Amino acid sequence: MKKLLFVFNPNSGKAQLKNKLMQIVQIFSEGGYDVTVYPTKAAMDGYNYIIENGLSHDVIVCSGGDGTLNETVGAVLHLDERIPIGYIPSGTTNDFARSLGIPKDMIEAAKVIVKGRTFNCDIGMVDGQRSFNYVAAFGAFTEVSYNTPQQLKNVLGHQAYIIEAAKQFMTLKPCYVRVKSDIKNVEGNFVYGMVSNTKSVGGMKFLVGGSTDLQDGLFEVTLIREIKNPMDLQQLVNAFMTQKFDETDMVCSFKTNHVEFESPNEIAWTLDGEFGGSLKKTVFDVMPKAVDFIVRGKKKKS
Ligand SMILES: Nc1ncnc2c1ncn2[C@@H]1O[C@H](COP(=O)(O)OP(=O)(O)OP(=O)(O)O)[C@@H](O)[C@H]1O
Repeated sequence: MKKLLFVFNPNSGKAQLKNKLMQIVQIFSEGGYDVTVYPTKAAMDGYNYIIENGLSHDVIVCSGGDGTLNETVGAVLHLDERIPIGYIPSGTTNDFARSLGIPKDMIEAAKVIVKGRTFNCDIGMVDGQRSFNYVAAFGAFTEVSYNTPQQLKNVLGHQAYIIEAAKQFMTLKPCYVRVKSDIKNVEGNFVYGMVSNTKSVGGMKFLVGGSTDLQDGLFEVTLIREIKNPMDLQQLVNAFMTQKFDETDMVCSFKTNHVEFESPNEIAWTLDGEFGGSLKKTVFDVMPKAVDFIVRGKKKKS
């Protein structure tokens, strides 16, 4: 019988998984899997459990927010087998699940794991040590700042929502950063910077300029310069609205598979939304098609 390991964070999001757990396990069982269920007890518990017990499973499924998915991918990368990863999102924003086309509905997401196909996805690596699935960012852009404009979106409409979000960048403290890559070298005071492989961040699609291909071996680098006056803010809003990042000095955006950030002061990074350490120098590399996520679509006949 095929073996499925199901690791979940019982505290993630609004803890809705509890009401659906039985049904999800049943879907896996009816899909022909022998299921092992492991609720995580603390940060890194899921990571350690998968490292110790993940081998020889046909599928490793996790449920939780971006942090739980980050731990799961990090652990699977350390296993000697390439085991497909299923994901049932239960966090607050679930940007990456949306980028992968994984359903928001937990039951539907479980069905995808049983019936879906694998998708070879690029994964980011920080200083050759820690992986991230879809975004490494600096600039104290907290969940509150992410979510406030998100809630306002429906009330205000797209344009006003972008203006609100752009205003949030004015509240951030700029830091001086030197950014080096094969494609571009830039330096200056930036309020926000990110290395990403996603179609949205914090629910915001406009933050990621241009098209994103999750398996092209390249991540998007997006840097937002310090906003010194209302004209700068206007330029930033225009860039977000038109998505023409090339036409403004306020945003610097390019694709690369390797980029280095250096600053005289420590930069606090978040990796997939969780604190990732404060560093003066950070190197990001893309690991092309490093993991297999199970996504919507028909399985190939073997
Ligand atoms: N039982 C637990 N108690 C406390 N923390 C946990 C537990 N299980 C996992 N964690 C840690 O909590 C962090 C956040 O969890 P997770 O990303 O699953 O949910 P979330 O914060 O609700 O989601 P999101 O950030 O997408 O809103 C993870 O990095 C994980 O290591």
